[in-house]
Amino acid sequence: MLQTVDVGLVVLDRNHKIQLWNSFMENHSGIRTSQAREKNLFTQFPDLPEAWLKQKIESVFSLDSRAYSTWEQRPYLFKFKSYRPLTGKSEFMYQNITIIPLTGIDKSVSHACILVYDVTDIATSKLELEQANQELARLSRTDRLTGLNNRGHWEESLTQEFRRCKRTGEKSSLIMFDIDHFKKVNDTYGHQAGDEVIRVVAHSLLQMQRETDISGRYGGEEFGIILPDTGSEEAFVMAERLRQHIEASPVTYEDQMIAFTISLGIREFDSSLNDHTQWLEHSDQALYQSKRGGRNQTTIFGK
Ligand SMILES: Nc1nc2c(ncn2[C@@H]2O[C@H](COP(=O)(O)OP(=O)(O)OP(=O)(O)O)[C@@H](O)[C@H]2O)c(=O)[nH]1
Repeated sequence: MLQTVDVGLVVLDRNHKIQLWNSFMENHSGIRTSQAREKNLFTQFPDLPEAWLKQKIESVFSLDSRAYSTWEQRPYLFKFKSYRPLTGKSEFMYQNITIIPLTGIDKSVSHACILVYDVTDIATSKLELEQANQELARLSRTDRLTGLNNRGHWEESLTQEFRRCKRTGEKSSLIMFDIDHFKKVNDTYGHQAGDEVIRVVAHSLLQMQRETDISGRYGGEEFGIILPDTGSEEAFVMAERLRQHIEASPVTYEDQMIAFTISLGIREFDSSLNDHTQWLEHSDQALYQSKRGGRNQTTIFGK
């Protein structure tokens, strides 16, 4: 039974010499029982984590109690290939390990038995599930059309930035901007063309922002950029660079050139702001001042 069970069994004596090596171990390692018997485990398998395993085995001998290791702590002990015909998603066999004490007639621990469980199926499905969950979480934060942060997630970042600035008193600016006469773009070139314009704006934004800036699609054709450690004058430079770039880069959609502009508003954080909503409102007010002033321009709140 020990030979045929679908679990690896390795019995070691006090000196780590192999006393039992079952067929599971034979099949997966390619080392026959006759080759393994009486050999030192660590000589036979130089890749084993020797210090770690010796400590585990020692605790089994000295405490007369079991020791465990799960695939999450250490994916495998023996590097065996995975032969899972169905999943085939892992190159190696994930293993859970249990080491149990074996007592002799005098009741003292004479041997330690390493049990090797193949948990490749469980491990790969759990890892796949985690990946799927991560992907879902990413999707729930992302705007479908542009790949930018969506409004919910972006506003959460703005709330956090507001709290951070309140606490530390550090500089930070918020830019809100909106595509000018966007309704006309849709009416003249169609909704698909409008979507393409929104995508191109998002792309330009991602190219021009700093790595630490956080941009999001706030509404249909309205966007927001959080610029940590940035005062309003520096934010103005960034805003103008973006505005000029967009003005100079018409979008080509189905052989039609669509020229368009954006209007921007900036509000630098200051401690008189009550909450992130007021920060947003002030940026919006600056943005609408840009609209009233003739569009295709940037306004700093209060200037
Ligand atoms: N193609 C497309 N259009 C959108 C999307 N979201 C909102 N819109 C359109 O954007 C337009 C916004 O128009 P308005 O808010 O009147 O503003 P505007 O025409 O840009 O004019 P100003 O902002 O005053 O310069 C509306 O026609 C919306 O239907 C979208 O995801 N795709």
